[in-house]
Amino acid sequence: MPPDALLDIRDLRSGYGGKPVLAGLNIRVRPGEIVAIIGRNGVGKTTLMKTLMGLLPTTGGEIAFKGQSLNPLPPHARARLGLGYVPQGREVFGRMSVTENLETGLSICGGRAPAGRMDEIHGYFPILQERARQRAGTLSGGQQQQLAIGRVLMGAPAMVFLDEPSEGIQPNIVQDIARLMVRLNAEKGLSVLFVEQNIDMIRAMAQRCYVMDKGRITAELGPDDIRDRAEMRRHLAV
Ligand SMILES: Nc1ncnc2c1ncn2[C@@H]1O[C@H](COP(=O)(O)OP(=O)(O)OP(=O)(O)O)[C@@H](O)[C@H]1O
Repeated sequence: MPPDALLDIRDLRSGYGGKPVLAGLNIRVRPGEIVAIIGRNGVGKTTLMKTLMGLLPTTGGEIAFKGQSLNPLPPHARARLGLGYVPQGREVFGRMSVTENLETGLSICGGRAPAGRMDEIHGYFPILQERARQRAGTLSGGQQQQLAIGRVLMGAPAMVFLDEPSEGIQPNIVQDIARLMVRLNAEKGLSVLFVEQNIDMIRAMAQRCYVMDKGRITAELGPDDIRDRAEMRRHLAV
């Protein structure tokens, strides 16, 4: 692995049963980077996230994180190494309170947060303190997304994977969440790999982008490309 890579994905393959989806994919994320994966529906973006977390088996290639191979590790061991995952649709526990949801994020540090962790999360997401006792299922989509992100941050990950964080969220809240991720990146050095189709969220968050098609990376975009709306639209409609 090159010395500057936090996450190094080489020739990654996976799929469902006998059906291949990821067809030899290469991605590299450096420490402190925010990188987007873009591409139209069905190209395998969610499959990539699940494979990175160990929720789907790898059928070929290598995933290395902090210089260590993740391939043999189950999901909880990957989380313990410092990976957080916010799935598409957020998957908060609807009948549990906001605080109880946050506490479930502690399981990777033995169920007990270092002093001040909850306060820190509340500092980034004041709504989670205001709604502490409310059932998570009654929150708006944007609030649930903040809760899902807050929950993974309880485990103090070095890197988070976000699967379509803008989905079903109104535009002003999308911008708030993007700004928060940029702040977490700047203040805590949090690295982020996120799947997204919302051009405004990509532009507000991503330092680099990979374009995905049919289970492969077909292009890599830098800051100038990301600022170019027409260029981004072209890639999002691949
Ligand atoms: N559980 C599953 N079993 C079998 N095939 C699946 C399963 N989940 C997804 N697929 C298939 O794998 C391919 C990639 O799906 P995936 O959800 O990874 O794409 P995506 O790029 O995330 O799309 P979207 O933007 O719609 O979420 C699709 O052809 C999809 O039908």
